[in-house]
Amino acid sequence: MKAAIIGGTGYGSIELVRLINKHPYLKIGSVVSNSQAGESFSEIYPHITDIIDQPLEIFDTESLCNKNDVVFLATPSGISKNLVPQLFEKGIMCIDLSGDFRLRSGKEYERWYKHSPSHEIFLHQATYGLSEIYSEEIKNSTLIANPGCYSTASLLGLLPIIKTNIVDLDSIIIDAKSGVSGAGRGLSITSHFAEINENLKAYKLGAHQHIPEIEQVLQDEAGSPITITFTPHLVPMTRGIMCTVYISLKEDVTTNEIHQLYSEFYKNKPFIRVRPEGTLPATKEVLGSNYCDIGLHVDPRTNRLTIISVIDNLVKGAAGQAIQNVNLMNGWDERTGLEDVPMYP
Ligand SMILES: NC(=O)C1=CN([C@@H]2O[C@H](COP(=O)(O)OP(=O)(O)OC[C@H]3O[C@@H](n4cnc5c(N)ncnc54)[C@H](OP(=O)(O)O)[C@@H]3O)[C@@H](O)[C@H]2O)C=CC1
Ligand SMILES: CC(=O)N[C@@H](CCC(=O)OP(=O)(O)O)C(=O)O
Repeated sequence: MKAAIIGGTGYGSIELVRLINKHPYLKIGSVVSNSQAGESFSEIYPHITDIIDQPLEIFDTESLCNKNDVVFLATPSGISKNLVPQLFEKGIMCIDLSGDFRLRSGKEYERWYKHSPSHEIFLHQATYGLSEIYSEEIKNSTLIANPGCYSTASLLGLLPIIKTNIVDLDSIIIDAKSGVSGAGRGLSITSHFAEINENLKAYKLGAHQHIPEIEQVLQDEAGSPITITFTPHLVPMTRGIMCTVYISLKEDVTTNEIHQLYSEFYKNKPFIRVRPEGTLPATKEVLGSNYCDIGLHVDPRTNRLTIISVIDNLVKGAAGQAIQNVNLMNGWDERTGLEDVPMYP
């Protein structure tokens, strides 16, 4: 099966290339670039020399759909909402890595992303691609809204406990940290070496675009309105996300009981590793892999549960989960092409 990538020179794209290159059923058909069409991909990214030597292409719906079976849109928000309708009409599978189709409400999209929304038909056609939770819906979909990176780590950490009645749903606080590749390849003052090296910054307090995405899924799963406190931070590392989630318990439960609940919830989910009681995951332990590792701790003094959830933002947080979704859409084993051991140290 041939795959096209749009947003060719970005970090999401180059991670898709790495993963597709070793996937047994996928081959790279086209890599589309808005800014560098006609140029050699391996001249822009010399690490793929002699591996992928093809020119970057201009966007052309007709030729893209003739040559490919699936398209990954790895463009900034506000772009894919204009491209998906033309691609969808041709019957090609679309996986959007941006936020354009994640929120069901166009009004909410406009409020948080500051762009006009996609047509409602497409917002309703899109399936939210959190692979572990919505695998059945994903199998029957041809348009996937791949989740945001912070949303993936936060939701995988929270969903098992949200479905019980032992937590105070008004008490959720997510303290999130991301490596700089989460901001993409574009140059900016915030990701400038001298600004981020040996520094730690919080940003977008109460205004981050993943807040409505996380709340939408939590509400769907809990069946009642939920508002969260979410604080993202930029940390001086290249890859990795850690979400430290705090939630108050309404009953006396032990770490051991919570651990059993999570282990049961994720027992058939190969990419979720619930860490043994007493151990906590670190970002380096999932580096380059599609794993989400989860550590759990109940503090009996405060009766609060702390959940530590880590992913590689470019793999489980973007390209890896996108491929996991294509595997599901095609009836392949969801692990296909994604069984890398994390890179350590
Ligand atoms: N980085 C991450 O960890 C994650 C990213 N995402 C999302 O995935 C998407 C891609 O992210 P990422 O690869 O990191 O971002 P980058 O900024 O690295 O790459 C995006 C690419 O899109 C293309 N592009 C930029 N502006 C336009 C435009 N106006 N019109 C058309 N194409 C444009 C450019 O490639 P070219 O000029 O070659 O076309 C650019 O390199 C984003 O929506 C991001 O929010 C989601 C989860 C995690
Ligand atoms: C470190 C960093 O800047 N991260 C990005 C997350 C990128 C992402 O997933 O955002 P989308 O919702 O647009 O897909 C941010 O906080 O905006």
